[in-house]
Amino acid sequence: MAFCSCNQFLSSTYPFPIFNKNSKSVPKFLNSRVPQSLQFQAYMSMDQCGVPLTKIKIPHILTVAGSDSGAGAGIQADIKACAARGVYCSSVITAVTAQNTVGVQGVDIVSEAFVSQQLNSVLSDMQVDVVKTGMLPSLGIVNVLCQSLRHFPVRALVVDPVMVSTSGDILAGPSILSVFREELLPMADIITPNIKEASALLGGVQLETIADMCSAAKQLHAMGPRSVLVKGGDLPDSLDAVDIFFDGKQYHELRSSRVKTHNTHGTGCTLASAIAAELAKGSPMLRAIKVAKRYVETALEYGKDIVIGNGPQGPFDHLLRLKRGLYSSTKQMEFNPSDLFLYAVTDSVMNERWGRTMTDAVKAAIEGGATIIQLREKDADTREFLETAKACVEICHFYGKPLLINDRIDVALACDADGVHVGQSDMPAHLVRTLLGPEKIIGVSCKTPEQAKQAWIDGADYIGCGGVYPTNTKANNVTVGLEGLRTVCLASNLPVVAIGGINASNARSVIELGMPNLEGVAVVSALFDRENILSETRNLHASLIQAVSKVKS
Ligand SMILES: Nc1ncnc2c1ncn2[C@@H]1O[C@H](COP(=O)(O)OP(=O)(O)O)[C@@H](O)[C@H]1O
Ligand SMILES: Cc1ncc(COP(=O)(O)O)c(N)n1
Ligand SMILES: [Mg+2]
Repeated sequence: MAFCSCNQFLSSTYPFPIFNKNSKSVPKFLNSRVPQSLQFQAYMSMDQCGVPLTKIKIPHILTVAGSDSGAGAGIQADIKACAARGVYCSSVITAVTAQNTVGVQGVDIVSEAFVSQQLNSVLSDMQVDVVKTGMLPSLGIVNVLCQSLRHFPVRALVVDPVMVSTSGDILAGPSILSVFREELLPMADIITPNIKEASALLGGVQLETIADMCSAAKQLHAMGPRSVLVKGGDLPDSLDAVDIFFDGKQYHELRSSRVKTHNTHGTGCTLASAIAAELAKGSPMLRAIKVAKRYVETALEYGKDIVIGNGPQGPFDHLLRLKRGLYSSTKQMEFNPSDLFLYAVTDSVMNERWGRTMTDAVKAAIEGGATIIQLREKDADTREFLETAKACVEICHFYGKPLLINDRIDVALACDADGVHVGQSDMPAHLVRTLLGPEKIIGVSCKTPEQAKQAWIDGADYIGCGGVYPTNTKANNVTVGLEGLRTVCLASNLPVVAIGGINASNARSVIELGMPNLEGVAVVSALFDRENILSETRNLHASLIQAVSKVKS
């Protein structure tokens, strides 16, 4: 590998340098006795704190807008929409509004000098890709924004010409219209007026039909923006939500079903931010608008019946998460290592052999003393598995026991299980953690100390180690034996559950290993390939209790 000089390195990564050229901290840890090339290797691979330096450029939106204290629209909606669409969002605040679901009770405009200072802070330093504007309440603010954009050009400018809130309150008066038309609109890649705003920009023409929207889009385009989206959320008598996009040559009618809800406060801000987000990711304009519109529709549908505030226009749920947990009988279980004590892993083939349903088997295991359940389905079709999983989540939560899903992250998410258990050939645990979030329980099968260390680094909660004894439940499974189990326990920062051929007669030898982080045993056949699950589980539970008390004494 060849190494480059500091300046070459900077220019090779431009426009996304990993450090600031002027940073005074750079030379601090450069050791003059180390050859130049190695200094740069060290410099490029980690910072002063030993944190690896990576060069990932994150798409970055700057929103220049007003704050909505109710957080349904304005800056707050923009930041949530950008978070939901996976881009970074910085914010320059132009006004602070006292606002709720009833309306706007007050507006405090930020001075143009301070808006200018905020713009300078962000644009001079933070590699903004796309600027999105919302409430621009004074002529002076529009002027300083235009100056900043000329001084710090960005890849795209999305102008949402916010003038009136959904509640009908004025957010920017007619005084800004001239500077809007003459200065800001010609710089925009797209402007996104709603019907009232399009009408105001055009001097008060009435817009009532789709044909009116097309004609308005064309006239607005003549004012200089590269493209125009006239939004029809408020189009009278329209069963669908219809927007008109005009790119200077062609009209596109973008139609989606109209979500029946009062929770539409902030749809305009959200749409414009989502368009900016897609542009920053590299989408062409029409595609960006289509994705953004579908995102708004999905978020409206998801949040259509949430209740926040008593006014006529509620906020919706940008992150599509507020309702999670409402459908399960109890909330997400907190993981406790002692849950691993008697870990029951189901098997539907065994259930069929003994003529019982999965839910009956799970219920019997819990009543017999199982402390956690893992649903393991190798062959069932997904829909059937999901239905079974949902029913088992209900049962487990009724008894206050966690339910994990083997391998299938999608099923775990869909049934809101407490977590998943993955093997070495399944999805890596760090990706599982990314998909499931910080609360869910993640277990990883490990046979070696290296795998155990990796599971810890990857953010797993526990390790399943085996096969301790030979077993028929898993084909071609290497038996690690008690010695292998001990090695993994010694190497692991995580609690461990032993698995593989364990039953009431040999469980004792496992527990008697006396490893402090060995929390319990996991069993399949010893419980589920038996006539009476309840009594088998009770027996195993009793053996475990006995073994533990012997180890302690
Ligand atoms: N009830 C709804 N169902 C689906 N989409 C909607 C609904 N209301 C508005 N939209 C869409 O949300 C976006 C914002 O439009 P609109 O509400 O007209 O803007 P504004 O919030 O600026 O008044 C548009 O794409 C519009 O079609
Ligand atoms: C601070 C602020 N900015 C913009 C809007 C527009 O809201 P909507 O998107 O519902 O038209 C608002 N109500 N408040
Ligand atoms: Mg609206």
